[in-house]
Amino acid sequence: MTKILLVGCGKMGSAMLAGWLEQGIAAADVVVVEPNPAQVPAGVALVGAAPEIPAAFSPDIVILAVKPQVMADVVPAYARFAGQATFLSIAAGKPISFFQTHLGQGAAIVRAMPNTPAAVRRGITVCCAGPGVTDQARSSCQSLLQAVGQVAWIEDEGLMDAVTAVSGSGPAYVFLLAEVMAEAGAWAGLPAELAAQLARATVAGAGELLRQSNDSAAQLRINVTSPGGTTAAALAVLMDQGKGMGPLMTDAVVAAALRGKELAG
Ligand SMILES: NC(=O)C1=CN([C@@H]2O[C@H](COP(=O)(O)OP(=O)(O)OC[C@H]3O[C@@H](n4cnc5c(N)ncnc54)[C@H](O)[C@@H]3O)[C@@H](O)[C@H]2O)C=CC1
Ligand SMILES: O=C(O)[C@@H]1CCC=N1
Repeated sequence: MTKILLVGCGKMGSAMLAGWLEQGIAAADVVVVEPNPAQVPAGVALVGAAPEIPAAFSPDIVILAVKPQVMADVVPAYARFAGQATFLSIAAGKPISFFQTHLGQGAAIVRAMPNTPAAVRRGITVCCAGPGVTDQARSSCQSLLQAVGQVAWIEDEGLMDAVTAVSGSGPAYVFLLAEVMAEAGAWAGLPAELAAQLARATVAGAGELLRQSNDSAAQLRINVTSPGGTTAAALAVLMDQGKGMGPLMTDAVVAAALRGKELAG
């Protein structure tokens, strides 16, 4: 079985770990390095720092899941695994060349961008393989990530900041939608608890319908919209070409992608 070393078990690392364990990946095949153990499930080998990794543990995949801002301090301690393991970074912004600098030019590096729905095996991860990555290593990464959702590979690393802005950060946009729908419902007179229940169930139900349906998102929207009805009145506001959701989302995605570029160094 593939041996996994997970470096950083915060919000994203723990979401992936939860998905793997639920999917039947053996806890015995995982070692977690995490100085703050609160989010690490019982039964998984946990160490606080790289020197404490058991000498007998030889990982096939080292997942780098710490914040981009601390990556340069954290990564060199794992250079000893270069040559035997593939490094799978999930950090926003950090390019493959950054890891080659810190781990050696020959290190096998996959840059990936997952998202937190991995915790319920509904994630999507986009991967880009560096030059040292063998077909076998690529296939091991594919299997691991596929256990927690969909996987797509791209050749052009330059697209990763845009990927991050759409699917990496995207769950936050959807949760915000649920938040503001609830607030709007309360503003319209609903009890706050009922408004929150309606917003949550509607976002989750619409998401599930989108997942299961063969129709496009646009068609599913049209299916809700009776001519001259209530939805059309709302969409006239939300689809305003100047200040509706379209231009607002474009601004948001551009801002996220720019931030990714800033985190590169
Ligand atoms: N949160 C998200 O939705 C997503 C995050 N990412 C990426 O995942 C990475 C982690 O992000 P989050 O999980 O959100 O952050 P987080 O702050 O929740 O998790 C980072 C974890 O790293 C641990 N850590 C710090 N120093 C360490 C060290 N020396 N060794 C081992 N662990 C150490 C921290 O204690 C923390 O638990 C980032 O690079 C981020 O760009 C990627 C996709 C989505
Ligand atoms: O906000 C961030 O920087 C990370 C990357 C994508 C989602 N969370």
